[in-house]
Amino acid sequence: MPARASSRPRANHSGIHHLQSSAVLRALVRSAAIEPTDRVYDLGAGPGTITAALARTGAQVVAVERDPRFARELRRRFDGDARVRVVEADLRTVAVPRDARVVASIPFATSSALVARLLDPPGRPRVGADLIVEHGFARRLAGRPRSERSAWWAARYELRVARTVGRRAFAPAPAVDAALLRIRPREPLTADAERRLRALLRIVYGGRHARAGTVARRFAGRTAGPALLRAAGADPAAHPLAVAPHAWAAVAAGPRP
Ligand SMILES: C[S@@+](CC[C@H](N)C(=O)[O-])C[C@H]1O[C@@H](n2cnc3c(N)ncnc32)[C@H](O)[C@@H]1O
Repeated sequence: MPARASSRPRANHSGIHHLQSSAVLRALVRSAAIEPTDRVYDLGAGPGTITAALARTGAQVVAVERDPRFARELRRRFDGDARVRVVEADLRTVAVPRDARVVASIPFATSSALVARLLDPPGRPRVGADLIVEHGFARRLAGRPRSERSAWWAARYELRVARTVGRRAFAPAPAVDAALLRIRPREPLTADAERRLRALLRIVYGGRHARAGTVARRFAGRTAGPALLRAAGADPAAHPLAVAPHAWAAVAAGPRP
């Protein structure tokens, strides 16, 4: 949406790029598949373009915005709309319940902090998030993890680039393209399995073993370890770093009863 209110913060280096493409907005809301019973967080809501589209689904929407001028504009725009609550807060610290959806076009500079906040906590995974983020960031996250931490995220969540969002979808256009990053929970693990997964990933990313099967045997037994890897589509002879994190989650979970 192009800037209109004179009190609105101007484009600057803090990453204020408003989504102006209605096709991308529709794709974002469709990807999220919001139900009227959902509670949805729009983080970095700006003038409320995404908030309004989410509210039209009938869901309860929490619009989080740190800038007081945008927060004021949001309160004005959604005054009397019982579906929308405006929270003036920092998206890096505001509480986002696990059973709430997150659907947002976020400032690129906050991407790492936000994703870490959403995906780090152990226990029941959150219900899902659909985020417009910098394209390179989305690709790195959806690709093969390069660290123990990103492997932990990928083991517990499906991370997928749903579509590229060209820079011209925003006003003003950012320097680089963006992407719609789709985050969905995988099957939850027990607390014990999560602890094993943490220990297992520490070993994998510590780089001490040359074969995945060696690590799997250590955690799930001589026969079951490699069998669990194979059942998850991984080769026990492969290098441990070549094994997809969800296959390590299967090893940590152990044989199904
Ligand atoms: C990239 S713009 C997107 C605005 C809106 N989502 C849209 O697509 O039109 C980012 C918005 O996040 C806000 N913002 C920046 N840093 C923030 C933070 N740490 N917490 C909450 N909001 C923030 C900015 O004020 C701006 O309104």
